[in-house]
Formats: sequence, C-alpha cells, structure tokens
Amino acid sequence: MALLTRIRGPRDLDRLSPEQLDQLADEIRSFLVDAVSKTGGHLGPNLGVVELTIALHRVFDSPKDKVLWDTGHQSYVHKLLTGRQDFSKLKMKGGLSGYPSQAESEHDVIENSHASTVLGWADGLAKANEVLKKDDHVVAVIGDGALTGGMAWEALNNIAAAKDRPLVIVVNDNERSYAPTIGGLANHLATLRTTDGYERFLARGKDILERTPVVGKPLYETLHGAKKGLKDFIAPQGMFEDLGLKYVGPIDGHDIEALESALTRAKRFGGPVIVHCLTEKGRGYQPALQDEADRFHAVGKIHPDTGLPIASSGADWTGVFAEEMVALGKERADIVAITAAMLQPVGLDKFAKAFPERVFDVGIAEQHAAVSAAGLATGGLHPVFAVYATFLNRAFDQVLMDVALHKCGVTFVLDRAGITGTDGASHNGMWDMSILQVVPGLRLAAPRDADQVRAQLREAVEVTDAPTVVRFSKGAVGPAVPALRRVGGMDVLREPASDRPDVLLVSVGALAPMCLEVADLLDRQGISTTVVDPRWVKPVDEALAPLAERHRVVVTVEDNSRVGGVGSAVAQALRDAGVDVPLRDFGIPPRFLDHASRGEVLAEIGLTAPDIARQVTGLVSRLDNRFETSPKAVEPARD
Ligand SMILES: Cc1ncc(C[n+]2csc(CCOP(=O)(O)OP(=O)(O)O)c2C)c(N)n1
Ligand SMILES: CC(=O)[C@@H](O)[C@H](O)COP(=O)(O)O
Ligand SMILES: [Mg+2]
Repeated sequence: MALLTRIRGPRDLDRLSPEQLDQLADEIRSFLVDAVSKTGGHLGPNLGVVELTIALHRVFDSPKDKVLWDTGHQSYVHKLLTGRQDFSKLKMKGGLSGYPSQAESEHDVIENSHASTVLGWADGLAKANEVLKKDDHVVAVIGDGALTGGMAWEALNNIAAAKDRPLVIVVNDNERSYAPTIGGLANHLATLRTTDGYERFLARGKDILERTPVVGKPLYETLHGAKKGLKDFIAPQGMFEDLGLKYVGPIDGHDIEALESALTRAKRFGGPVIVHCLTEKGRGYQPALQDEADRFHAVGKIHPDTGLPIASSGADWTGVFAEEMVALGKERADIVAITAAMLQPVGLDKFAKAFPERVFDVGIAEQHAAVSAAGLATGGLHPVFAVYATFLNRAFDQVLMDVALHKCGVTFVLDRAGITGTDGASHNGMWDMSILQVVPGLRLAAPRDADQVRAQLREAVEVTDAPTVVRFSKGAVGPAVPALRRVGGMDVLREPASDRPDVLLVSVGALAPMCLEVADLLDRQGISTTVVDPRWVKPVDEALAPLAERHRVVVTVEDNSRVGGVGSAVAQALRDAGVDVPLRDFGIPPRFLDHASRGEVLAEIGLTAPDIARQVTGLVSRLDNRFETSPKAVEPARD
C-alpha cells in the first residue's frame, strides 16, 4: 500500500503520474478485498468505481466542489481518498459508516442510502450556487439501478430545463442493480453502450481523421463541427439530448485518462451534462465476477481468496418466506410477486425460478410497485410485493390511496423489519407499524417464528378486499415459540403464575423469546405475568381489552418506533373499550440510531429482557405504593 497510505486527501492525487494512478487503483482494490472480507460490506459496487472515484477527485476540488453519491453504498473509495483509511470497524459501533456520513468528513455532503435521491440534492445545490452566485461545481454520481427510480426522473425534468445551470451527472453504468438492471431505460443505456458511441468513435478515430484532409479542413474538425448529426448517426443518443442534457459518452470507466478528459469537458460545459461511464461491478475480484446473481453487492465476512462466507448461515426469515411463496405459487395460479430490484435479497429468486412469468422486477421503484400491485389485483391476481420495511416508507401514499382506498387485495411482505443495525439509521425498519396504523382496512401481521411466517402469509393472501402486511426481522429465525391456547385471534404464550395476574405482556413478532424471558424475570420478583402474541397487530384484536381488564398493568413490546406503533394502538383500543389499566409501551425511541450490531443497538435503547423487567418491576411497585399510600404518577416512558 505504498501509495494509498500516502494519500491523506484528494489533492495528494494531483502529483501522481499515470503509472502511479494505475498502481493506486490496484492497491485500492487489494485494500477493499482485504478489509471488507473481514467486516462485511458493499464489496462489488466499490470495486467497480475505483478509477472513477480517483478521476473525480482529480478533476473536482472536494469539498469546495460537491461530489454526491447516489445510495452511497459505493463511497468506500471516496472515503479512502478523503482521509479515512481505517476500515477495521466498518459498519461497526464506533467505526466508519457504510455510507457517506457528515460526522465523518467534510467531503460527505449527504447521508443517503435510500436510492435515487442524489439528482434532487444536486438540483437543489446547483440552484443554491446560482442564487448565491457561487462558482462551486456540483457532481452527482448515480448508478444505472438508481436511475430507474422515479425521483431521479423528477429531478432530471427540472435539471434539463435550466440550460445554463452547471451540473455534472455521472451515470455509473455497470448494467446491474443487484441482478441486471431492467426496463426501458436499461435497454436505452445498453444501446448507448453497444453502439459505437460518439466519444468512443472520436477517441479512436481522432488520429486517423486529423491526418485526412477534406476540402482544406481535417475530417475530424469537419465531423466535429457537424456533431449533432454525427452523434445521431453513430448512436441514438436522443433521449438525454432531447431532454436538454448534454451527453458525453460512453466512457470506459476504468480508464483514468479517458475519465479525466470527459469529466474536465463536462466541468467546463456550463450547463447540465451527463457523463455516461461504463464500469464493471466486482472489477478485479474473480469470486464477485463469477457470481452472476449479484456480483457481491453486499457481503458478510468472507474468505478473501474464495469469497465464501465465513459463517454458515442457518435458516433465516427471508428463506422461510421464500419457500412458502413457492408452495403458495403451486397451489394458486393467481399469486404473483413483485420486487423493486431486489429479487434475491427479498427471497423471490426461488419463486422466479419456479414461475418466471409470474414475477415482476419493477426497478428501484417502490411507489410504482405499490400502484402496479393495485392494478394487478384489480386485474384479478393477488400480488405479493416483497420489500425491505424501510423502503416501503416511500410508497405510503400509494398504499393508502391506491391499494387501500380501492380495496385491493395486495400483500406487502416487509423484510428487515425492526433493528437491522449495521447499515445505520436509514436501514432500520422502525417506522412501518406507525405509518401503516393510519391506513383504513389494512391488516398487519408480525409473525414470531418460522411457523407463523408460513401461517400468516397464508392468511394474508386469503384477504381479497384490503391490503395485508406481513413483517419480519433480518437474519436468523429463532426456534418455534409454541402457543398454549388461542384467545380471539391471539396466541397466549405464557400463563400467569397466579389467578390474580399483575402484568399482561403484549409481545410483537420476533421479540417473543425476549418477552418470555422478561416474564421469567418478573416471576422471580413475584410479579405474575401473562404473555400474549396478538399475531395480527392491526387491527387490535377485540379479545385484548377483556384480557387486559383482568391484569393490573399492560406492557407492550415492539421493535418499531414507540411513536404511533402497536403500543399506541393498544392504548387507544383500551381507552375506546373503557378499560382503565395503566399501559407501558416499550419500543424504539423516535430518533436516528447510529450504526452498530443489532444486539448493541437493542442494548443501547433498553430493548433487552433485564431492562424491560427492571422497568416493569418499578412500575408495579409504584402501583403497589399507590394503593398503599398516596397516588403517584407512573414514570413517563423513556425515549
Ligand atoms: C429506495 C431504495 N430501494 C432499494 C434499495 C436497495 N438497493 C441498494 S443499492 C441497490 C442497487 C443499486 O444499483 P445501482 O444504482 O446501479 O448501483 P450499483 O450497486 O450497481 O453500483 C438497491 C436496489 C435502496 N437502497 N433504496
Ligand atoms: C444499499 C442498500 O440499501 C442495500 O444494499 C443494503 O445495504 C443491503 O442490506 P442487507 O445486507 O440487509 O441486504
Ligand atoms: Mg448498477
């Protein structure tokens, strides 16, 4: 790492020769494989942008110029070149974030990681430059996948209209999101890629043409003068140029000199310009290149030589869903599946293999996925849209107005619900049970184990006149948690030790084993506890209020924001039923949580059995005192 360790900031790149730049690129690739194999992270995307990032930081002057990364999962090389070379705790508590982070560096302008936002940011920053008469440059790097998102096109519509407002858009085209990028735009990029493009044509032919005179002028100049006609002749670049965006490309995204030349021209252009760069995801790392499914988009810890995972992963929530979908697909021809560019991560790859004509990848387009699902349902099918919980946030209005209002039987399967941890604030699935509470008619299931995933998915797809949601966590699914009996639609997981029970503990989803532990701890304090799993947390089960009435305290535990989640819904249902039992709700505080492991985050926010048991014990003892002495306020819930 002779060169890399000497790069303290982007300007250290200026003095490197072309040969040294190539050596630096090699060093960075070795560094990435070595470092990310130890921690996990986004390996493939970063291996693909090594030369592009070097060229960007040589041509532009960050942080004066603003370099923005769409999604931000490909910002590791940018981190390395901007003074952050300790990757030993990447994505871990106290270590580097897996995405750009303002707290880490003045070179990180935006903290994204939900895709397709960068052009909106760039548009705003460019407008601010114009209003404030600043000459800083704004450069937005967006992948071909992120470019499928509707927000990107809303921004382009604005950007293209301002012909004199400088803004450089770098399209990092590696032909892939996880799997190959789909749709008309991807097809258009493919045409630009495979046709002998204008820039490539000029670069290759420049020498020859300059030597070929045509009526007194070199042919190169003649052709360059008539460039629009020539471009249309060589490659159908119509779409971007017709929108009003200058198009430069396609450029070999691994040729630093070609990249610098294109970026320098774009920088000088004085209006909106697209630089179309062709890169290879996983570049230089054989295990990634051989993995057709996703080119090592995001890996756990791996053996650096083979790319094989270090820990063998046991059964996980996604896998259980994946298998049940195939079983359901065999039984019901009307079941179809939708993914927003994440076929494999959400477990729909198996369904796609079994029923290729019944799965739709819509691109990174969650809003469209929801509306398209409404259309599929209205057309007579039952769509299952599997999506990470955090990414459904984007489609709230569509769930409300298109699916629910139209009484469409659409099932939303929310993977990665609850604390995911290492991907930081944006990737925790902690809002779904709050925002979806307000959707009329919507039914929401939080299965506690694999059996319940299967059972509740089946119950969900039976509903034909309303949206249903099934949400589960990231990672390994725990052992089965058996029910003792059913009350209404709820499972009783534990009976109280006394016939005058103290606490009704309402356990949501995967937190059931922890809630049973809480009950054990309370028992040891002489506090008898019933544990119930409502299974369907929306609407609140009618059997809950009468059950609550037989206890002294109701406690709810959920891995969702405390604001507006299951606890709030239960409290409201009890009030509505006239049940006057004190309620204490445990959940995720309504703040953005730093990246750390799931366990560390849960400990930090007090979502652990000892923490909950301690607080409930305090609450019960205060209630005892209240009855014995004067009334005391119940301790307010912790944020
Ligand atoms: C709104 C949203 N939906 C889904 C994702 C998950 N996701 C992260 S990266 C990615 C693919 C991005 O493809 P591209 O922009 O081409 O970048 P590449 O990884 O190919 O460099 C997806 C679907 C996300 N981050 N945000
Ligand atoms: C950038 C992004 O949104 C995804 O790549 C995400 O980081 C993957 O998360 P998982 O590792 O949980 O699939
Ligand atoms: Mg891509």
